Amino acid sequence: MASNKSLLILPGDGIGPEAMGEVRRIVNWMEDNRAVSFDIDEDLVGGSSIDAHGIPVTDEVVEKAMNVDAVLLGAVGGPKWDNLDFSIKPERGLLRLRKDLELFANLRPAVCFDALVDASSLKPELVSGLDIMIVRELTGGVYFGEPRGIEDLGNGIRRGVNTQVYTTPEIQRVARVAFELAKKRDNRVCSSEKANVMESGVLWREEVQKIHDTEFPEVELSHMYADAAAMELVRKPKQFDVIVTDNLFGDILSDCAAMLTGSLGMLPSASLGDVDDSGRRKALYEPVHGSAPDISGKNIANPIATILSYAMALRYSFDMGTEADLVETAVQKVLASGIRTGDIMSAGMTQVSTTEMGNAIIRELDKANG
Ligand SMILES: NC(=O)C1=CN([C@@H]2O[C@H](COP(=O)(O)OP(=O)(O)OC[C@H]3O[C@@H](n4cnc5c(N)ncnc54)[C@H](O)[C@@H]3O)[C@@H](O)[C@H]2O)C=CC1
Ligand SMILES: CC(C)CC(=O)C(=O)O
Ligand SMILES: [Mg+2]
Repeated sequence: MASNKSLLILPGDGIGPEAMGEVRRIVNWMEDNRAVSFDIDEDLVGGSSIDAHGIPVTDEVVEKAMNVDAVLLGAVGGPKWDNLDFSIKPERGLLRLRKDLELFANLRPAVCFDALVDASSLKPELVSGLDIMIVRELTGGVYFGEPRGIEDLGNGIRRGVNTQVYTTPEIQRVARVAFELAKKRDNRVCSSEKANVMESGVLWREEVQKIHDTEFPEVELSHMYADAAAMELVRKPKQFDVIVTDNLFGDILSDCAAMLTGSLGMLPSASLGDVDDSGRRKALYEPVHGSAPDISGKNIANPIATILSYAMALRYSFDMGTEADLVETAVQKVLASGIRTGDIMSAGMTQVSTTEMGNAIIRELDKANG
């Protein structure tokens, strides 16, 4: 069927291609059963691109990513490429995509499915009903700031340097995304930084407060130091609705939030740019987890984070809320039926492989579709 909706799939490394294989099957299911058709292209990123081209992402792939409606990415990295120069490590491929596409807002929803309350590392009453949205700034901060590098100071002494840097527009635009999201949720934003010790944190706090006071006074705003936020996430996570924070703290706080939901294998994400004049918004969808070299090649990884990232693409890039709901409900039903990959396994449940988890989700989609 002809379609003008385009999707670039970049499976990447390690468990990325394994989880993405299950997404491909759901994409095919959508085409066969819901007439949801995309022009799909697939290419290399990360270590797989280094092996083929010597660099973690080619200009051609960046160009393709710029011109599609959405990119779906698996994960990058692995021990094979760990000792390469920083400029060509697999992770640089992903960082370049985020930067060149200006995907400044990374939405990382941490939702605890009812069936997984017992899989969380916290007590059931602390995570039951948990629904947090972490909005992580994604194109600034210490992952991109200059100067950076490792210098030789002589006498066997070296110095490693990275620079945390934010401008006011960078803070303001991600703050707006957080406030807009909060308005559709529980109307609360907690902004997190280290304003007690970092000037960039002071600027962050002032600018978020300014955007609140001038544009979103109806949203409840609080500020919390990032170390305290990490502590509060494991002490009383349900106090949070939307958390907005910088690139580094968002990376750390979202891995922490992932465990509240049962596993890093459960958390999807959407990385969004600004809406352009034609109403289009560049977007990349990827799980929060990495390439998990310790379990890759064994068909045991949990594909749900990648599958839910595809559901986010349906919702945010293609305005297909009904289809996104179908996927999310299928995942919920599979979990409720006791089917588990190893990372979310608990007593009395049925442990399955990556492929079997995909099969189970497709069976639920079939049932829902009549
Ligand atoms: N967005 C990306 O592509 C990311 C890439 N990485 C890269 O991935 C590589 C490994 O990094 P790690 O720190 O080990 O983080 P990781 O997220 O790959 O793995 C951390 C732990 O969680 C488990 N895990 C992760 N995803 C899982 C899933 N879907 N199912 C079951 N278990 C899962 C792994 O087995 C491992 O024990 C590194 O090269 C790192 O730079 C790390 C984070 C994000
Ligand atoms: C570039 C990535 C490997 C950094 C990361 O851990 C993440 O974005 O979650
Ligand atoms: Mg991370």
